[in-house]
Amino acid sequence: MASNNKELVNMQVHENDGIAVITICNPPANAFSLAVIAELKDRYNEAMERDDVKAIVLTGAGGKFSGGLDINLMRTVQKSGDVSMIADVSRDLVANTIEDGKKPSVAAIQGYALGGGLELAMGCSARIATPGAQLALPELTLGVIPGLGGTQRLPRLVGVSKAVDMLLSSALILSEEGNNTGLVDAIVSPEELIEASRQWALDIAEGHKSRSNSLCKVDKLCSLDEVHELLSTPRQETRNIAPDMLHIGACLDAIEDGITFGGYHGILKEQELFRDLVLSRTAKALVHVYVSQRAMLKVPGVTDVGLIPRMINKVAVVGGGSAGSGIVTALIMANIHVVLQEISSECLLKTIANIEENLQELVRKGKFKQGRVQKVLSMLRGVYDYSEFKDVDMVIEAVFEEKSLKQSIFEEIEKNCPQDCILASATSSINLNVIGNRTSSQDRIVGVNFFSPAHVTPLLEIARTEKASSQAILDLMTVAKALKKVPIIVRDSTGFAVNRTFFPYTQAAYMLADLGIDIFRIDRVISTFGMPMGPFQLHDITGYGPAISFSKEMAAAFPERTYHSPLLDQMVRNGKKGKSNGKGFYIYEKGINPVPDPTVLPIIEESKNIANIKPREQIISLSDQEILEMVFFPVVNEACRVIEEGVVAQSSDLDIASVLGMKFPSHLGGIIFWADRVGSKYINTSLSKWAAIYGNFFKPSNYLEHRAVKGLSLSDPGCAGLTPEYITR
Ligand SMILES: C[C@H](O)CC(=O)SCCNC(=O)CCNC(=O)[C@H](O)C(C)(C)COP(=O)(O)OP(=O)(O)OC[C@H]1O[C@@H](n2cnc3c(N)ncnc32)[C@H](O)[C@@H]1OP(=O)(O)O
Repeated sequence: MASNNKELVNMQVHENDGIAVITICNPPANAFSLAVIAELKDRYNEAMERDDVKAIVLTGAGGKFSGGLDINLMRTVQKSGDVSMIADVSRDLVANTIEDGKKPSVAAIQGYALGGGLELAMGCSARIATPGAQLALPELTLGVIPGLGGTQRLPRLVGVSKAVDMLLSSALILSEEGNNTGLVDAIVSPEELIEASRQWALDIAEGHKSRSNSLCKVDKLCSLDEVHELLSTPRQETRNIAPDMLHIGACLDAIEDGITFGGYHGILKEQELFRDLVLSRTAKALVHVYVSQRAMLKVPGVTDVGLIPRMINKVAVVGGGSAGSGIVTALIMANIHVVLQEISSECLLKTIANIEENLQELVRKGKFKQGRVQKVLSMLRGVYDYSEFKDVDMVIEAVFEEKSLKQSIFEEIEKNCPQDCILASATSSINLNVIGNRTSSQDRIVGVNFFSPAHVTPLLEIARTEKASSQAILDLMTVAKALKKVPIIVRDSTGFAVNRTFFPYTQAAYMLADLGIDIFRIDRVISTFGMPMGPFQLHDITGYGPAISFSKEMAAAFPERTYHSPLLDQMVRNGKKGKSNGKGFYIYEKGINPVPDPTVLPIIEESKNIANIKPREQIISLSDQEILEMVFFPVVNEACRVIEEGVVAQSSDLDIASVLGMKFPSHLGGIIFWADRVGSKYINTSLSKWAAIYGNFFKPSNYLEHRAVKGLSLSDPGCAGLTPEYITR
């Protein structure tokens, strides 16, 4: 066996069968950097030229095929604006060298083949995979389209309908499904993978199997009329739902173009569209979201000190209610045993009914299998005392926000749980040191903030005090992973990071209502911007009670900048509680979109009169843009304080938290990324102007003002944290 070892792409030529095995060795994901692409090209050229090579097997080292084009390379391209470095890989490497080269290639896939990784595999004459290997073209989640031929070869291998489905959803499929749909030619065990792929490659080279060229396949393509028909619905939906998401339309255009004018034409069209899209604002924002999300998983002193996470198999939850039932639903769905403590059988039955309803709703939406409902419910046990807490790995206290109640619960759980059990509170505002002050377990007391609905929202905020151990934080991060949630680690402080950053969001909306701006217009402006709903509808859904108590806590902590509108109190006084009692700002009926409820107009009028904040004799007239800015700039301002006080480790944590926890539009990159695009100077000037008219609620923070004056971005990591220069001013 002759071998040619290179650092990133390795080639071994097997003398007995003349098969060259080319292996990408670029851990952790075998992503394609420029160097990998260059070495791949070199190895291929060498294999094509060598007389002792009949065919090629392409594979990846470390049990993974490839995660695709290196996303850091995309970032480099975006920063430099120079797309030329990746411009011709599709035509040159995938089409001309691998697919049309004089010797056939077979892809041996293990682990995952994603994005460019799968595209490279589709350029091969056959794909052999191990059971459960993951296959996807997730490029749309990064604001681009596949750029190595994916829009052309996938429809030809699996059919247009399935390809559109896979591309638009970015969903991964397993190799078994790939085998049924035509994407994978055979499934073999990991031990047999290379051997079987070599045999397949040899069979093609010796004419025992036909050499297939994906780009030339037409048997799975439908007629042009059918293609138009198939693409018209997603095209229309894209226009209506996501006008800024040009990449979605571009993906459909590339597919259609290739079917109309042929695969080779399609490759060039795709390449051209990819080049433009990779530099688009949306791609920059979405790549930032990917990179920042990965960065959040690296916590200095926690994930880099060799600690081993403990398995959390059994969790006790104290208190049901809407938060507790969501938390229990999330835990049992992750196959974690739960002991749920309630104060009465009536409460317990109600909570269990809520949990069942949570699961059934997921079943109705096709996100959970009916067959699993009873199984996961059997992991839940209801209790009325602490007797079954003796072997739990973690307790989550989720009772209402009352300091002394929480303190006595922590006293009890310390007595009744194992000594290494994590003691977590789902408080939204009470200081963790205060909650735990009757215990001597400060090192294992942490805060956990699940975002409503807890079993759906993909963010888990973990708050640590200075005394919390790294092990406890690591264990909770592991729980987050089991729950399929992204953890954000924050410093314990009132409202933690996310609720605190967003508390001005609803307050600003209520202030605008008290100034006479139509609340339904405010909601419309905010949802047109990309939030799933406006602040008033949000309160209808989450309920007025939690909103009123949270606002009191924030007012107590930050009295100088809290706006207290009388509106929610007035709503409650008039018998309205939001969606829960069918009396909110909107009328909710099954199957139709909520419609504004005209009966709230007199209540809004009352609130305006009580608030009395409208400058005398003035009719306030605001453009939609001004409404948007008056709602979001105060959020940016509070985010600046959260960064300045070190509540989050880096500003991009708030980007991810805003996207995953508050559903801030991901294509805008998160709250700080968006603010930097708007510009610190403009935000500071606007807030100063409003502060002069409407008061301290809008007063710019030191951090914002400083950066505006210096012309700095809000996200510049070099300047994060307290800066003596302006603190001491
Ligand atoms: C031209 C083309 O059409 C364009 C493209 O190919 S764009 C790229 C498309 N590919 C993707 O979007 C895949 C992105 N990766 C992922 O979603 C996830 O990393 C994953 C699903 C592969 C698995 O994650 P995980 O289970 O943690 O896997 P693991 O095998 O341990 O490796 C993960 C590491 O590889 C990195 N990685 C994976 N794919 C990568 C890629 N394409 N570029 C850069 N880094 C990548 C991850 O960021 C992570 O590193 P980190 O921990 O430092 O952040």
